[in-house]
Amino acid sequence: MALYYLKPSFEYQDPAWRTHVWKKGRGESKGKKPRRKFNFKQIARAVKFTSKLFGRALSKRIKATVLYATETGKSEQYAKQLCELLGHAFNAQIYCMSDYDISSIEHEALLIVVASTFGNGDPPENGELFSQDLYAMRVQESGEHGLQDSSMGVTSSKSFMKASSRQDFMKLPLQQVKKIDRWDSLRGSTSDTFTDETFGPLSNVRFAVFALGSSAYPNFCAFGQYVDNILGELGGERLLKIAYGDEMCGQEQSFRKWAPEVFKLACETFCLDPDQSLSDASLALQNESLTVNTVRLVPSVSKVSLDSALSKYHNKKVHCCKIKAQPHNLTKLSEGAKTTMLLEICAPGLEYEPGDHVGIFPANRSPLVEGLLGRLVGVENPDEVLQLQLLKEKQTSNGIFKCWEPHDKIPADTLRNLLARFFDLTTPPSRQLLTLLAGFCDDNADKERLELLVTDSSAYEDWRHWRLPHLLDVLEEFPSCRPPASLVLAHLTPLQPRFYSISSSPRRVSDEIHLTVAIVKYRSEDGQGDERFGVCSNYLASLRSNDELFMFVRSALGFHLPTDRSCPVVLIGPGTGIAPFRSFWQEIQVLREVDTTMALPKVWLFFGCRNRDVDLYAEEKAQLLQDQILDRVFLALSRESDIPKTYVQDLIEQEFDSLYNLIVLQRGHVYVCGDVTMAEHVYQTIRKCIAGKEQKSEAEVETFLLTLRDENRYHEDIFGITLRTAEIHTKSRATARIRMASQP
Ligand SMILES: Cc1cc2nc3c(=O)[nH]c(=O)nc-3n(C[C@H](O)[C@H](O)[C@H](O)COP(=O)(O)O)c2cc1C
Repeated sequence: MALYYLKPSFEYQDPAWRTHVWKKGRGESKGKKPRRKFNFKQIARAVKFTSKLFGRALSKRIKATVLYATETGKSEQYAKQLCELLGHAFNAQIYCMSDYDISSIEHEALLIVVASTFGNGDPPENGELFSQDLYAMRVQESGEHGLQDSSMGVTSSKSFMKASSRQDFMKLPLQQVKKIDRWDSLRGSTSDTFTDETFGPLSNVRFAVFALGSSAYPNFCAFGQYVDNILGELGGERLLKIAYGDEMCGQEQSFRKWAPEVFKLACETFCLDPDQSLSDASLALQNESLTVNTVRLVPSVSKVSLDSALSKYHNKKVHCCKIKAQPHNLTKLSEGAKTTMLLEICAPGLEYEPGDHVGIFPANRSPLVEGLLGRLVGVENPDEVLQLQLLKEKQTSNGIFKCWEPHDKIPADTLRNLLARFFDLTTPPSRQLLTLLAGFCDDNADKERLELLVTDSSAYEDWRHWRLPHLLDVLEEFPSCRPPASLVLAHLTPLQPRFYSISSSPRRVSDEIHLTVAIVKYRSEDGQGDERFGVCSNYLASLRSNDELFMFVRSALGFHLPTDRSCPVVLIGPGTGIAPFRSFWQEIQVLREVDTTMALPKVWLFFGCRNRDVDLYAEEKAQLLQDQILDRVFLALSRESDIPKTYVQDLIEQEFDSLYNLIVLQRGHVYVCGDVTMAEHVYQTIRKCIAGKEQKSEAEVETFLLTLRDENRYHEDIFGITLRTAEIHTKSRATARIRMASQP
């Protein structure tokens, strides 16, 4: 029997053949009008008509576009939640910036952007193109309308972003931050350059931006800030002032506060009533649909290879390579105490250029995985292949139906492999995950303490930053908590690839990739607590000859050697910042071997480390000096007992007369690789030295350095700041807290 509903309906209804109670004497007309009978054609026509009406009703909804750019997945996660929320009143669509057609932007009604910042104030890779497109629109607009520009004559989106972020308000003391009220900032840039009356190509677009970043970095949320500014300058109407999600303090909390606000304002602006059911928008952001009744793990037979599973999970082509030999100790420290190693990987067929990166898919440490297997319930055999399934509501023109569907990304695999390879088990659990855990505590005291962490954001942040607890730690801290494996998996975030600069040239070591890896170990609680292990570096350290390694190459276009081989090159990279420079000098060695008459570039290398025991590639560098591949090598030692503390920027200052000649007069290239704090010190030192040398104002030198970036002569490759960097961490936490507290 076919069952048709002749009107659009959102109600869930049991199938009629199960619940319908037939009236007695059915079929007897008892003098009433005979019931109308429909033939199949009529019913089919009615169904078609109804679904058309339904489709039209949806299409009449105002379109809302959510754009995200992400490197490690957080922005994507937030953008998806936002899209779901907006879907209660709008025709909401979500795009990664790299998939978005910029020519549609003028036709948007509501545009919401969620984007993080990477490198040293740069967009994530998948936001790069959008950033350039927006900048091109801006240049065209300022050309057409003769708008006055404060960006100091810079000519690329990259330097424009740097210019605005260097002047941005995060640098001002908090009291001086101009509070932007919705009504005085509806249109235009938040800087003073453009007036509020600017009407541009986006004058029909309402927008809002949520910028993710970390206040441990000097260019805090620079990309989100840049997008917000340009959308305003192009005439877009700001629904709400830009919101910041600071990884150092309350990122998730800020998002949960901001998203319902944006939703409410958007509904008001477009005179819409959100769904009746959505009385509290913030509820829609809870992962409430994930419960023991809607998530399950079931046996499966369809296991695929790990490289295919990782490729699907991360939306990237992942290659399976092999380790050539056990990692070499690059220091003079004993094998057990070694801190940095050289890893040689057989990678036939993987193409790359010196300066490029590889993304490595690590595995979680086995004590962590085994510990969790002992604590999660609901799975008897951790080596049985299982599939995570979700009970989904399907909206069809016939109403809503529920059915179990495999998770769209998480592959079928054993629980042991899923925990080891696919989930981030070491980042301190989010408050959402703690909410879940609180529901599975047998002991009330455990439950109450967990609930306190969930509800009191400063207690949570203090606990998270002090203890740096991973998931197993939390379960050990709350011993009565025994959550089901299925639900925990559904809440965990993906284990992301870790990026390393390649330390070899493909022309020197064909079919191989070499990496210089620092082994990360640190202790929580200001160095007094439990030992913590960096996921990827310790995994790499444990690999032996012939072991498999899953990876992909990421091009670093902005960090390649100059095409003009005669340009001088200044390399600045303390610690593992030296990694890409080994690929450069190998490349120059090959050039020399191929053509002995070829004029090679002057190469100066500034390296820094604590003491001579950890002077990486010391012998190799000495040989390169002898062979005149490197012209000068400088060593800055910061903890050697017989000499004063010296950092690379100190040596740059000492040598600046000659460096000025290389960089400015001979139009050389500067390459800086390492952590962001060092990169900032180097930048400021060069700026100060040029100002002194040329007697120029700060603004003029800033313009000169931005021009160096535009000409692709100042290159940076920046590592992330991790929670282990205690000093940065404590300082940034303090500022982040003040900023949080000062927000309304
Ligand atoms: C290598 C690296 C560089 C970063 N650079 C910046 C930066 O310049 N400014 C900033 O505010 N945040 C910076 N961050 C922090 C990220 O923006 C932050 O972790 C964010 O939550 C990531 O969001 P996503 O997962 O959507 O990419 C950096 C993080 C890493 C790992």
